[in-house]
Amino acid sequence: MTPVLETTGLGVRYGRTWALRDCSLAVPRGRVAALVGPNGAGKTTLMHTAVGLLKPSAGQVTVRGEVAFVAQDKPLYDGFTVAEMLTFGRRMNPRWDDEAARGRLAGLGIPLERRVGRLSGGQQAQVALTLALARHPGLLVLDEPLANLDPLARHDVMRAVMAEVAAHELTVLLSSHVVSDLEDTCDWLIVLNGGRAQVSGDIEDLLDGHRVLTGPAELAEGVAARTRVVAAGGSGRQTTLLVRDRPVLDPRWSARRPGLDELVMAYLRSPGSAALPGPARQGVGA
Ligand SMILES: Nc1ncnc2c1ncn2[C@@H]1O[C@H](COP(=O)(O)OP(=O)(O)OP(=O)(O)O)[C@@H](O)[C@H]1O
Repeated sequence: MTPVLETTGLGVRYGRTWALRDCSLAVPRGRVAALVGPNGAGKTTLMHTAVGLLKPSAGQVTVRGEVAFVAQDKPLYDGFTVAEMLTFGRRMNPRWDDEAARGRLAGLGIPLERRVGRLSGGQQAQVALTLALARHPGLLVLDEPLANLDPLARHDVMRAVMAEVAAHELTVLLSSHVVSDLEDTCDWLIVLNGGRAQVSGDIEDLLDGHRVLTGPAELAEGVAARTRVVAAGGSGRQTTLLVRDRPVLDPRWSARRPGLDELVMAYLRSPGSAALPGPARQGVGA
């Protein structure tokens, strides 16, 4: 399927610092993609480049359709009322869906006459999301939409995003540091590390395609010779390996499917490993 967001060999630099380098990834239509990675990995830079706020220094970024962006520091004007923000949105966007926006805000109990600066953090996040959704974008880009929100507000924001994905043909890219927030809602995973895409793929396929092996340390070398080890851990006589594929093993090993958090952590600990589509990129350095 044609991706809604695609980068090929994308490089972005600030002065002499490359924030993204040779970054290639794709998000297919209708997917909710989690963008994860450590501080400084290039997540915000990737999002800013996808929405046109930054220009590539190398390579390409392609977005098919309209894009709406909710920034980390929500660009809401504190002195404006919610109603004024709606008026502003309507004037600026020909595809604006005022009825849907007002319906959402009413459903959330957010008063239109309230100044934005007087709303709670969770309400401000919901207003920013409402303004983005009212434009009926093809791609919605959310930079840490759940930061600073309490668990209930986090749940509400994710539920709102999922409802929109179900109702319209929406593709979402959202960044977060909390992988457990993403487990129930995202179906695509992008791991950025040091400005490069380390993982890009369907979450179920990725989890199915990896195994956590536990077994005697002296057998670890033999496994490593036959399969691609992403990360190794454990202590003393027991070794734990996160491997790609589902190797046929000595019965002294136990094998299970990894959790999303485990998979992400294994790749982040092992920057030389990669799980990317395309034969040339599979298992780089693993
Ligand atoms: N305006 C800027 N000028 C110079 N360097 C920058 C600028 N913005 C970001 N960088 C650098 O680019 C790299 C990527 O930063 P970016 O903000 O994209 O990472 P991030 O993954 O979003 O991080 P975080 O999780 O901390 O928000 C970092 O090394 C950062 O120091």
